[in-house]
Amino acid sequence: MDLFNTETSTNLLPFDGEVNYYGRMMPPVEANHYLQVLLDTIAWKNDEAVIFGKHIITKRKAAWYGDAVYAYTYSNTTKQSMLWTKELLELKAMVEKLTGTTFNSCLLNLYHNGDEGMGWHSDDESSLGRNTVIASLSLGAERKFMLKHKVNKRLVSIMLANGSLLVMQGSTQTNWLHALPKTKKVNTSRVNLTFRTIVDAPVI
Ligand SMILES: O=C(O)CCC(=O)C(=O)O
Ligand SMILES: [Fe+2]
Repeated sequence: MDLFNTETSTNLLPFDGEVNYYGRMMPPVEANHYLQVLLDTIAWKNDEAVIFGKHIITKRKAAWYGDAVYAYTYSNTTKQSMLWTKELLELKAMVEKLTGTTFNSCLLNLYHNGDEGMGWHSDDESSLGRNTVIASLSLGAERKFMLKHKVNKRLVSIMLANGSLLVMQGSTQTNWLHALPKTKKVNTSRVNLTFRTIVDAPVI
């Protein structure tokens, strides 16, 4: 699966959800270009979370952009979105064309190297609604992405190539967790963009 713009992909999950890997949606030179522009232009900030009552500041950086200045709560903290940049609008248009879905916001994560990752979670905040579609575009270092069934603990993993697109939909967030494990093998940066549709976030 390494075809620019193929419209076909198969479900990676054996049951209880739908995760499609589209492979690379642009050539590596273009992905590298977007990576560099996003590193330079996005208002990256260390992410904050409250986990078991403890306030945590992540090494990973994050930023949230959208159609409006939304207030959005995840990991027990409330964040404010910024308005789309030119490049984010270009990437959103490509992702919307491939998936046939529209999105009103995007959460970006910057992992400087393999020491940074994301723990097991599901993107099941009420502001995303049920059976939401999340389109995840990867730029830069190739990293492993894992899914784990909440009940029977079945594991699924896939390497996310530079410039590739992964789409999670259906009951995936209800039944599966996902994570980006840390790794000693990677010492370069990866930016991940998760395009989402939020349904009830207040506009500030
Ligand atoms: O970096 C990734 O591929 C995963 C990001 C993710 O799960 C999230 O932003 O909710
Ligand atoms: Fe996630």
